[in-house]
Amino acid sequence: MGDSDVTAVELRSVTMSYRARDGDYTAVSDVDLSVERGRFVSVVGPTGCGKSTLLNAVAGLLPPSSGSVHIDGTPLRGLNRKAGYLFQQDALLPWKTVLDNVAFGLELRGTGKQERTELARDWIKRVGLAGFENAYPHQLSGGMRKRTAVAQSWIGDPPMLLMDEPFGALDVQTRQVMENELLTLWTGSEKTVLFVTHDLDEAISLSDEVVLLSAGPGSTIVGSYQVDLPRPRNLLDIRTEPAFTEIYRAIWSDLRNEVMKTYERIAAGQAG
Ligand SMILES: Nc1ncnc2c1ncn2[C@@H]1O[C@H](COP(=O)(O)OP(=O)(O)OP(=O)(O)O)[C@@H](O)[C@H]1O
Repeated sequence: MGDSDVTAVELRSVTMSYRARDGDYTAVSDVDLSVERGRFVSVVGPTGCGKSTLLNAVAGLLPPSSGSVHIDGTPLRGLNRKAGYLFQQDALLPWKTVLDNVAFGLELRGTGKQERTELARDWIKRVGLAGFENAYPHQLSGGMRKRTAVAQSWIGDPPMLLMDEPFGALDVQTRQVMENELLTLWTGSEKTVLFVTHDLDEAISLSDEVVLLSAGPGSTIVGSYQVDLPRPRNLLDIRTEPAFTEIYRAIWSDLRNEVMKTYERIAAGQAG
């Protein structure tokens, strides 16, 4: 098998700059990253280092200033249509019910009403919202909104999922329940996941691999760590296991350096 048979996402020397009033700001610089199909990979790094910027490059929302993004071996031009998205802010339409929100992506694609309604009902059940099909987003708790958003992003069966701090706004317990459910959905799905978080606990618990971005500006990848904790994982207990603590310590000693650099730059008024 050639590389393009197994590499779902490849970044080659990707640099991303923003136009700012006082000149260009290079958020990430010369990033090489390769994510094999079916892997769960998290990107961590200090605040403002460029995690979302990198994810936006993979989503095709922002073209690289230099370098290239390849999806399944093909250079990405425009939006990445192989990806589903889950962001911190959900994109539920307030005037549509849970059922219609979940079915909306299929509606845009032209799937017939009966088929999309059946699929949406099935997904609503899978994310634990049976009985709430006719509720509107404002009638839901934060966790329930997130479940709706999960159903929305999975219903189209995308081969890859791009997630940017998807559970960041939830309380700790709801968050752990949602993380567990995400892993249950992902297990056996063969989907590639690229997951951005500032939370190292969350990154390790979920992932096969954690990638560390350095402090900005001009962030680049300074470490890549395999997480070979056995699966299936029970996230409610995993954080107290010695193997988890060992991986956590190894990554944190490197992440800590980058966090300290960010603090120093913020204190010096150069970033933040
Ligand atoms: N549209 C923009 N114009 C100018 N600068 C931007 C723009 N978007 C992001 N930046 C800058 O690029 C850097 C990287 O931002 P990005 O949001 O990718 O970081 P992040 O690691 O996701 O941050 P956080 O962890 O705080 O969410 C930051 O310094 C940010 O201020």
